[in-house]
Formats: sequence, C-alpha cells, structure tokens
Amino acid sequence: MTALLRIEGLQAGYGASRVLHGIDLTVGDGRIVTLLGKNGMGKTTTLKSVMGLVPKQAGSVQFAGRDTTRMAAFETARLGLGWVPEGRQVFPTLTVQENLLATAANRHGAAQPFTLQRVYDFFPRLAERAGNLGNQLSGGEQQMLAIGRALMTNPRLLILDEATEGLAPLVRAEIWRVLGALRATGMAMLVVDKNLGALMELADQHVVLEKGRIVWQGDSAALQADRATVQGHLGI
Ligand SMILES: Nc1ncnc2c1ncn2[C@@H]1O[C@H](COP(=O)(O)OP(=O)(O)OP(=O)(O)O)[C@@H](O)[C@H]1O
Repeated sequence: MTALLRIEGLQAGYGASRVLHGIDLTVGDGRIVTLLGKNGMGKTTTLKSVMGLVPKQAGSVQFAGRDTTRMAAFETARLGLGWVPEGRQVFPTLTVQENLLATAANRHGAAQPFTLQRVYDFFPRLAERAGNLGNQLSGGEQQMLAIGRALMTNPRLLILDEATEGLAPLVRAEIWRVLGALRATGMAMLVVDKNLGALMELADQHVVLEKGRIVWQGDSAALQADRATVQGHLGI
C-alpha cells in the first residue's frame, strides 16, 4: 500500500497553546480513515494542520510524495487535498453551478475528472438546484455543494469535517450514499464524523483522539469487537 498521506509526530495548536501532542497517521491510496473523538479533542485541528490552516509546532506531513509540513493551504489544495470544511461555507451569492465552476481544476490529469455533469450525477439534487443561489439552499443541499466543490478540484484525498452534522436522517443517508459511491471510484478520504455505524461501513481504518493523542486505532472489524471501549472514548 502506498502512503498517500503520512503524518508523523504532529504537534499543533493555537499560539502558545498545544492541542495535538504527537499524532501519527497514514492514509493509503484509495483508503478511507476516520478521526473519532469527543468535542474538543483535536480532530478539526488535525485536519486544519494537515491542510496548512493551523501551524505545525513539530512533526512532519508528507502528501503525494511531497513534504507538505510547511506548505500553506493554497499549496496543499493545489497538490490535491480537497477540503470540505465544517459549516459548509459555500459562496452565498453565487449559484450552485457557479459555486462548482469556481473551484474546477484538473491539475493532476485525473483520467476520469469530475465535471459539472459528473458531480450532478453523484448529487441529482444539485442538478435540480443548479440555478439557485448558495443562500437559497437547505443545509443538506449546502453540504452536498461543499462536497461537490471539493470534488471539482479533482482531489487525491478528500478531507471531510462533520459532513453530516445537523442534517435530517434522509439527507444524511444521501451523503453517506455518495461517499460510498466515491469510495467505489477509489477516492481516498480522511473523515471526521460522529456516526459510528455509517463510518464502520464506509471506512477501512479508525483513529480515536483524546486530548490531542491517539488512544485507539484499528479497522472496522476491530472496532466492532472493541465497540464498548471506543464508545466509551466517544462518550456515547
Ligand atoms: N481558533 C482557535 N483558537 C484557540 N483554540 C482553539 C481554536 N480552535 C480550536 N481550539 C481549541 O483546540 C481544542 C481542539 O479543538 P478541535 O476543534 O480540534 O476539536 P474537535 O475534536 O474537532 O472537536 P469539535 O467536534 O468540537 O470540532 C479545543 O480545546 C478548542 O477549544
């Protein structure tokens, strides 16, 4: 398995405060890894630090064969990190179609690149809403658009932060369906979410954080076998 993303000894935080105390994590080509943990344990900080949005205090990150430890977010995005931030953050005054076209790129010569049509095939709801403004969309539609925008960059690794949070069950199911379909295309993902059942079906490997340290990791079978322990860490 080739490592697409390799995080070693990552320490990061905000100003003088340290949130991550040495994270080691690998995502292989076409693999899906989850980051689990209660609120405030450092999941978002890990994702942001990998993107280059939060400075690293120690450790290293390699992505797609490059040392990205000191890269800014625009550089890691160009290299193929597709960021789907918490809270969606679509352009409110652009239409769905304009939002999607705003990020379109195929820098790495993907053989089957994401186009408007391909994103609409994954999310038929976005096709129906193509002419609506970002601020006219429901929360679920905004989330679909946020994922669609990341896909339009033709990423090598999709990074999803709480993509199903606060959504109605049917909309959540739609997001999980699309992530499953993306998995079938070989898309690698690093996913933060709280829905253990869906994550166990989707992902290969799970990593549990507590206070900025990894306290458990394993594949879905190991998680199933050790579910009580993991749920204890997650407070559920
Ligand atoms: N911009 C910031 N400035 C200062 N401290 C921050 C900032 N963002 C997060 N923190 C702190 O860093 C710690 C980890 O937060 P982080 O958002 O990474 O947690 P999380 O595991 O993703 O939880 P959540 O599910 O609540 O997002 C928390 O103690 C939080 O208060």
